[in-house]
Amino acid sequence: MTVFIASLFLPYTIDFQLTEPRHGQNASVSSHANVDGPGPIVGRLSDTCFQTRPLGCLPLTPGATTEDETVFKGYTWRLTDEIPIANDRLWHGPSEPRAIPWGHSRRFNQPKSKATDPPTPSILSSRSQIQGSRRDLSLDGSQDRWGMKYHNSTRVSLSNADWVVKAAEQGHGGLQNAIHAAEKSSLLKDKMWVGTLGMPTDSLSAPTRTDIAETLQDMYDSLTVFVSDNEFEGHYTHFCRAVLWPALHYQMQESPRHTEYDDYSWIQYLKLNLAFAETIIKHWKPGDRIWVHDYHFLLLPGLLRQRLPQAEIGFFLHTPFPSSEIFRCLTPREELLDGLLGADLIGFQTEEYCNHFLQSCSRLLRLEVSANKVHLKHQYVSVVSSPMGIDSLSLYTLRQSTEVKGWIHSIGHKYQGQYLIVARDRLDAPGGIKQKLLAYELFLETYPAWREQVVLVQVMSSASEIPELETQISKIAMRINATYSTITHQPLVLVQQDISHFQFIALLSVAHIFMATNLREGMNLTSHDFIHCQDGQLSFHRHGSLILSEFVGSASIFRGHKLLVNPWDYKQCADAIKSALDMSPAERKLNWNFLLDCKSPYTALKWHIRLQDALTKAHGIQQIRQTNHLSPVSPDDLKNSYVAATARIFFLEDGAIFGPAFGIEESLPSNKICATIQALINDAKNILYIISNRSTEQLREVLEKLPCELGFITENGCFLQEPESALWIPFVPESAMKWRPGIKKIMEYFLERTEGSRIEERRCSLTFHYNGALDHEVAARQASELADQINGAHGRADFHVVREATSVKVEPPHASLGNGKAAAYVLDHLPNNRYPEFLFAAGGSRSGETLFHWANELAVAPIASRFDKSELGKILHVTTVTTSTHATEARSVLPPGCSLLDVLDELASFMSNGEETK
Ligand SMILES: O=P(O)(O)OC[C@H]1O[C@H](O[C@H]2O[C@H](CO)[C@@H](O)[C@H](O)[C@H]2O)[C@H](O)[C@@H](O)[C@@H]1O
Repeated sequence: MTVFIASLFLPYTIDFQLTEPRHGQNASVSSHANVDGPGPIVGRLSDTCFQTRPLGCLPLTPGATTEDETVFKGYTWRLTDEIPIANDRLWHGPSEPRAIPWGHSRRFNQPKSKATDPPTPSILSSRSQIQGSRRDLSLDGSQDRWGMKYHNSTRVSLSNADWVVKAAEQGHGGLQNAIHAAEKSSLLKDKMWVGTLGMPTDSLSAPTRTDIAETLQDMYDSLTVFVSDNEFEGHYTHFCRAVLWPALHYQMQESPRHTEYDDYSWIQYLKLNLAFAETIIKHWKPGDRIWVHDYHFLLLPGLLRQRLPQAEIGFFLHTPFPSSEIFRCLTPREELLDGLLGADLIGFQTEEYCNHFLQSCSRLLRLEVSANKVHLKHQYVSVVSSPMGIDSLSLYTLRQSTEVKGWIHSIGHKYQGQYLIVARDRLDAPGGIKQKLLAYELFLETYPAWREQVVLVQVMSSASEIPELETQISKIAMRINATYSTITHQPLVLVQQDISHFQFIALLSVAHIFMATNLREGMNLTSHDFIHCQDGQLSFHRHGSLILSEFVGSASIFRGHKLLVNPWDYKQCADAIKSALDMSPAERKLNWNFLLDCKSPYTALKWHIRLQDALTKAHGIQQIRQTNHLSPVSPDDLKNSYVAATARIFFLEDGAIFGPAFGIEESLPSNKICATIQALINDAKNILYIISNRSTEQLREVLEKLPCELGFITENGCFLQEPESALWIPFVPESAMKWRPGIKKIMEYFLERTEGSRIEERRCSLTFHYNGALDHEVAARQASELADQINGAHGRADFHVVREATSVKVEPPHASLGNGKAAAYVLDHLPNNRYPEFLFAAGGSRSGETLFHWANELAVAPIASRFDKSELGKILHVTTVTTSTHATEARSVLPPGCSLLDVLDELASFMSNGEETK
């Protein structure tokens, strides 16, 4: 079985050998590249389409006053700083962030992008304008928009260039570490990365592309997806980074490039997703598994599902999934959700993101959702929270390297006697650098005694152009250094370029405080790296403090941590710095141990294992649950186990046995049904429960005709009435219904404004029905608005909203409800000598699913501990049968041409001694 791992950037890229060969280069593969051979178009491109790797120093911090910061070196400073290719056991790449502007590598010789500016909106433009908008990335002919310098002398001919495969600068470090950890542990044997090269490829000739693709496929388990530079820029720069990324991080904004109506970037997003789908479909074989990673591919699961209906598809979102209030602002919101729902399993970093996603499906697609699934017409999509972690073993090995030790020595030496606060973030709004600097400024202002003892080293990497933010940050940095520097001390070092992984790990090792105060972030694995780097094994300093934003995924792992902060609350952040500095070694050690304990269940490997298992289960269930895959109940098997059993129990859903109209339109059970039920009950070995969504009162009215030896479970498992008892046992305490008055008010508001609607009140639920509405369309819109308001209501965790065709129902959350729970109680309270060997559960409504789930589990672990030893070993024959066609956990359907009544009638005809009564 091959596991395809779709991630926008492959872990590998290509470095063209256009300059003198570099010493120490760990070239794994070298090939004679056939780049843009002679020809009319190629000739035009040949001297402008490559830029060579520039070498540069880091720009100094605005307002820098000391030489201290020159200890940091840019990413390209030393060749030994290069990230090695993950082909040995010692590999550990940067967890994050790796924000490198696409097409602007600082270390590799790669083609320049040939992408044109976004096409001018077609409604306003002519073709000539579009042609005229071709962008020249070299702004003044010698400098691009990221300030990368290249001179005419470095523009080289593209023919005869060799290339080598290198570890990529971009991409998912955390994911790559996890995959590597799984391979090391032999948990992943046959994988195939699917991704782009992370560089513009328009300039490459077809033979060069083929060469590269073949090399990567044969030697690096990688399928290369080639898309045009325009498509890539549209997808990544203009849609992913400018629209999706901000929205997912609660920064809903208009793309700066979308100054007029145009959906070109959305089209490019779709095209790139299609290109990935095509590549995977071409290589997929039955039994293979597909994992799709991150927000770059929200459409990919759906595109794959259309063509590979039986494929095992998992999706993991590494970023946050925002509140549905934010998500609903995205224009293609339905398409994005639909695309995701092509997966069998969707994984998120935290429970909160799962809930936001489920709410979005409920509100925007009007789908029924439950705690961990979305119900589609013929299937379920499972939703799990599985926090990502790091591979601490390879991090440990990396920390032993001479490079890291060397950097620990130089940085430690430079900052000796000072307290080092370290931070590394993307230079974008969610990164929160601006807010952090303001908090730091407030700290210096409020606590003067610390001014000359503390240095904040803020590393910032940038993948996109955000000049206003950059200017603001520079201004604040300048102000801090101008106000608080002395001749010998500079309180802020702004490293305005990413530094090598070795340097950064060294920084984490010598830091006293690590500040991860992002405004939003999917997880933040750097804080996990920091905890390990503070074990004191390599530097004298240990048990440093972590100041962590409450808005990053990691905060859900470190719940209860003393230094969780709201990054917008500058005073709280300033005080957190002070508290961290004031802490005694014993306190710091206590906190550090707490953090280490909290994170130990969340390693890269465990993340991998959890998701693999969850996908196996979700896909397996998916296959079983599709009713067209279910086999009909075998009358012979059923009869044999029925006859052999000394005690039997039946759970029958009212709609399945009495018909869907039962209890609604005065439709009472027919005499035939009553006779069959009576016949079953007459057999002393049988116990029967009727399960209903209706209220106890409604049932009482219509069931007068039925024998009193029946038991009842009503209101979706809220109440139980044992046979021959008048008592109703409640399963949901009054205290769990506190939401009721508030929700009722909201419903009444909509009732007044929706003609023909009504509210149905039951003990455990409130339902707003609009099947009788005069204007159905208006009523449906009102119902959506109602569901929105209820979902946004206070105490959301206390109730569950179910959207159905013409109703909105609010009930206690599924965890505290369900027919399965009541049925389990029944079984647990049976007299010892009646433990059943035959259990028959039949139903067709969604709420019947918890009963099937419970009964199927029982078939695996049948005997509860409270039963006599003599009961142990009895085989429980469980039959779960559905009468509907929706996706189900039932294991069988009715035999063709048979109704449930026919099946029960047949059983009732056997007397306890196994003889037929008729
Ligand atoms: O910048 P992109 O290429 O668009 O990719 C986004 C980031 O992806 C990775 O970070 C995400 O996954 C991490 C691990 O699950 C998670 O901790 C983080 O919060 C997510 O944003 C990658 O590590 C970053 O370098 C990328 O920028």
